[in-house]
Parts: sequence; C-alpha cells; structure tokens
Amino acid sequence: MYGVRKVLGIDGGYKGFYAKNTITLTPKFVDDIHKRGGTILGTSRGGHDSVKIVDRIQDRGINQVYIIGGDGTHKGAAVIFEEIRRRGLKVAVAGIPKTIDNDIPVIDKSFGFDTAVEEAQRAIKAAHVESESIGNGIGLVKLMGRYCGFIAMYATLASRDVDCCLIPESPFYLEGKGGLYEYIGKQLKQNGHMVIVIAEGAGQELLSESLQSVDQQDASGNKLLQDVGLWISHKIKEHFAKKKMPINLKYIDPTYMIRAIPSIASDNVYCTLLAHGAVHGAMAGYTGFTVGPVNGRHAYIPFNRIIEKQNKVVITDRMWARLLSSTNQPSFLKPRDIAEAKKEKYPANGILDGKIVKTMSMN
Ligand SMILES: Nc1ncnc2c1ncn2[C@@H]1O[C@H](COP(=O)(O)OP(=O)(O)O)[C@@H](O)[C@H]1O
Ligand SMILES: O=P(O)(O)OC[C@H]1O[C@](O)(COP(=O)(O)O)[C@@H](O)[C@@H]1O
Repeated sequence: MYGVRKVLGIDGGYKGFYAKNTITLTPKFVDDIHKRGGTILGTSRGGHDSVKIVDRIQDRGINQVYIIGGDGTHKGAAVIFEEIRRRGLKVAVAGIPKTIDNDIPVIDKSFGFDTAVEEAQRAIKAAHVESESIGNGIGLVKLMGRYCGFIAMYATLASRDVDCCLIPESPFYLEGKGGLYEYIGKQLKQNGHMVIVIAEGAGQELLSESLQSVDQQDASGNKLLQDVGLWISHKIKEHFAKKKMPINLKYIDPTYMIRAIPSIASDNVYCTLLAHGAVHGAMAGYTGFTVGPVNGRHAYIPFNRIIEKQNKVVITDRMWARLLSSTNQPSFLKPRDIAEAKKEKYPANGILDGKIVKTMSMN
C-alpha cells in the first residue's frame, strides 16, 4: 500500500540494534508467526544505550522504528525518540503496547493480556478440580504481574471458582481478625475446599520481612521477586499444622506456560488493529506516539503520557469491588490504605474548589 521495499527486524531487544545482525522480514517469513508463542525476533532485558541505538538507526538508513513491548520498552522508546529529535533526523518512532501484564497506562488494554487471562483459566480450573477432590483441599495458583494484578483480577472474575485473589496493589496480612488464615479456616469449614490466586508481586513486603531478602533487580531495573507462591504455601501449611487442622494444598505455577502460548483470536485481531494504526500513523507523519484504544477509539498517544505512570488496579474502583463481592474475601484494608489509594487516584489536580471531582464510568 505504501510501497515499502525493506522491513528489518531487530534481533534481541534494544541491544540487538548494536550487538546483533538484523533479520529481513518478508511477508513469507512472518506468514505464520501469529500461530506461535514467544517472539521470532528474540527479547532481552537491559542493554538500552540510546546513543549506540540511534547511531545504528542512522547507519542503516532506517526511517521508521516500531518498538514493541511493555512499560519499560516505552520508556526506552521515549529516550530514543528524544535522541532522534536532538539529532534532527527524519525518523518516525512508534510504540506498540505488548505485555501480558497490562501495565501500560491510558490505553484500554495491552496486546497479550486477554490471552493470558484466557490461559490462566486452565490453571484455575485445575486448582479447583484438585481442591474439590480431597478433604480440606486448597488450590493455589500463581499468576504473573510484577507490579500490578490485572491478570489475577480478570482471571478471578472470569472463573468464579476463586475464593481469594491477592494482588500487589492490595496489601494483605496473614494473622488475626480479618487476616488470610482466618478466612481460609472459615472457607474450609464451610465448603471443604478453596482456590487462591496470587499475583507474583503480591505480599512482597511480607516476604522480605520474613526472609530478610535484599533488594535485587534484573538488567532492566525491575524488582527481582521471591517466589510468593512457594512462600505462602509454606506459611499456610505451617499455620494449619500448628492448629492441628489437616489441609491439602496443591500449588500450581503456570506463569511461563501462560506467557508462552500463541495469542487467542481476539488478541490476533487486536494486534492487526495496532499494527495498522502504527503504520498509518507513521506514514501520516506522526512520531513519538504509542498506538492503542482509549475508551474504545483507537488513538495516537504521545510517549510522555504513556511513560508518566504505570497502570495499576485501583482498589477503590468498581472493578476491585466487583471482585471482592464475587469472592467474598476480606478486603484486608485499613482506613489508611483506602485514604492512600484515593490519594493516588485523585491527585492534587483532581481537586476543584476543595472537592474531589468524580467522573462516572463503568470501569
Ligand atoms: N527508563 C528507561 N530508559 C531506557 N530504557 C529502559 C528504561 N526502562 C526500561 N528500559 C529498557 O526497555 C527494555 C524493556 O524493559 P523491561 O522492563 O525489561 O520490559 P517491559 O517492556 O515488558 O516492561 C529493556 O531493554 C530495558 O533496559
Ligand atoms: O522471568 P522473566 O523472563 O524476566 O519474566 C518475568 C516477568 O515478565 C512479565 O510477565 C512481563 O512480561 P511481558 O512484559 O513480556 O508480558 C512480568 O509479569 C514478569 O515479572
């Protein structure tokens, strides 16, 4: 349509610009890629050197750069865009929101998220079957979400088999009134079995207290997490052993199996819309933008709006309230937590004449 003669794929993430050879992408080469999981281009963490990256863009005569990834990738794309602007190059930079975590703000959702939620159903179903099959059975499923619990929240809401969903945005506690142990005891007495879903970033503050772990990061600067699933399995078993109440806990960690599957049909269609949107935007002369739907309308969003914050579950919003009412789990919230969550949702600019401005939405 636009008469493009050559499309290059950069192998291995940002460092691939300067550390590896490019891959020529032809229609034949990419014909079947939507039927596979993972990435034919390869991925990496760290290695973002904007000067070297833009040098290589210049050397190769590239005039449009499409960058695919999550919130870290978009921060990197914004830096590349600035460097290109500083050099006065005629190179368009477009971001395509791809991450199962759904942690990119402004847009309705990222590519890959629905696929992850769909595949998580299989693990939750298995946890339900296993827990139902044995006395005082607990099925525990860990899902991805380093900083946000969207996969856990939507997978829980979709399944209706989950009795408790724990996410990073909603701190919880184990002991005492309103705590997790009390709730588990109650559920087991009532139903004889239960399912718990935990996002990998949940309860990390409890883990560091009990394991006295040191803060570690991956090459991209992301927090390296302890396995909260293993830790909480151990704590629950220990607690009920002390109480002399026999339980049967089965821990399922499907995280990488979920991330590795090919995308589902709705994500395939979404991906097509993102790809078309990005190409039409760059061809129309836009640059420094991410493409994606905002309230259902596909839009071009400047990088600075995308990178200013991370998308998180707002625990004072309706969606989390819907989850709480579907699981009947305790909210684990103290008044202080609610005040803090509200402060985050309605920052200073949301206040007009001393009153909080609320917008009506079904989100
Ligand atoms: N603030 C930043 N500035 C420049 N590059 C960044 C920044 N944050 C992350 N990156 C780079 O973006 C890439 C992807 O980031 P990462 O956090 O690993 O994944 P994701 O895009 O899924 O969040 C990595 O190569 C990382 O070094
Ligand atoms: O162990 P790895 O490969 O660093 O990946 C783990 C992380 O990847 C994530 O799934 C994000 O992956 P994507 O951004 O590729 O969807 C996080 O939830 C998780 O913490």
